[in-house]
Amino acid sequence: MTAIWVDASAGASGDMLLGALVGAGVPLPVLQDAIDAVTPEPVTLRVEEVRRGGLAATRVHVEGTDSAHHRAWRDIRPLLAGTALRVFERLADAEAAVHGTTPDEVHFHEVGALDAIADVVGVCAGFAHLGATTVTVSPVAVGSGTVQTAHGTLPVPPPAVAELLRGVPSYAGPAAMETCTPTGAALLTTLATAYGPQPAMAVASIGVGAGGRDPEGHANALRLFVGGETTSAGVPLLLECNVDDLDPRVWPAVIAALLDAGASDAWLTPILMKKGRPAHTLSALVDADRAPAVRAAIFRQTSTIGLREQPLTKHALDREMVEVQVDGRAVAVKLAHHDGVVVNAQPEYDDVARAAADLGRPVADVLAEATALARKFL
Ligand SMILES: O=C([S-])c1cc(C(=O)S)c[n+]([C@@H]2O[C@H](COP(=O)(O)O)[C@@H](O)[C@H]2O)c1
Ligand code: NI
Repeated sequence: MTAIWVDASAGASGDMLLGALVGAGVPLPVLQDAIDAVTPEPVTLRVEEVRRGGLAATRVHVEGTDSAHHRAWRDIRPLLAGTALRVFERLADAEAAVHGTTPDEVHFHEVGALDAIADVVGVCAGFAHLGATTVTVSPVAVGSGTVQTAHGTLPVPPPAVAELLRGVPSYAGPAAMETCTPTGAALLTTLATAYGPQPAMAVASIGVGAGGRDPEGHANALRLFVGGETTSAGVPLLLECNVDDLDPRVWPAVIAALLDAGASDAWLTPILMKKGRPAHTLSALVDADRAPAVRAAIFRQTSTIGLREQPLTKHALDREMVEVQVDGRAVAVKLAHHDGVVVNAQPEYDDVARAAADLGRPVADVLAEATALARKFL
């Protein structure tokens, strides 16, 4: 299972994506053959190793003469199929929306040029070659300021980009220039299966695709991480919600239900919520593979209608179970090792309580005796 993560923190364009694909190991003929199959006039890809903001990057030049720079969507549509067609459909829909017309009436300017068509077809062929099952795209940096186009001066993000990135995490930056083009936005939003930071994956290759300009202050390059999907099982998560309207007598049952569902710990913290309401934060620690069951238990057992989650880094000491005898009753003791040294020795409370009941002795006495015996392991 191949996973791709696109780092669009310096923006995205068709040629940046082409460069990143080549840099990540996609053979140039894969891209060139796909382009040759659709472009009405010859278009040649040329690869150059360049630097962007001090980073080594792959620049793909799309070269050829374009006798019909401005094309209508109805002229481009018959050339395309599959994912490339979907990318251009998104471009046509976005153009139609921002210019107040219909996709059929859309007349592309720069994005209808042969190099834009080649970008779209080449990038789609490259992604198909990698055969990724997931394509996660980072929040997209769109730049800021203005840009000169065939439409005249446009604000950044240009209207087509803003339209294409509706519902997608994006932000101004990293420089006062257009960093995400309509072609880049249409490609990212068609290919993405998810948006966010790099998912858990074993990265095998990284492609750094150069943009045309090399501005001061940031590396104008898009990074493509290609690797094997790894499961997130074992990643500890903290699940939390604030609740102000649950009968407090129910909380012990809630905590028990979360532990039953696989939480490694669950607890309540009293808080003062909005409107001065006394309430509780319910917290649960859980490994990612058990999280669906614990989430379900929270929603089933409490009145919350949402919860928040964060991945955690846990430092767990090695544990070992030993046994001590209190008046002939076995009490388990948990030893914790740090760097090979026992740093903690705790009798298991349930065993202590059972032994105390069996012996007819106060729990505190049995606990003190078991603790004294346990301390001999330190
Ligand atoms: O070609 C068209 S119709 C076009 C529309 C828009 C709008 O935002 S509307 C913007 N542009 C500009 O063209 C260049 C090239 O874009 P590519 O996607 O082909 O790289 C870019 O500066 C766009 O902002 C073109
Ligand atoms: Ni336009």
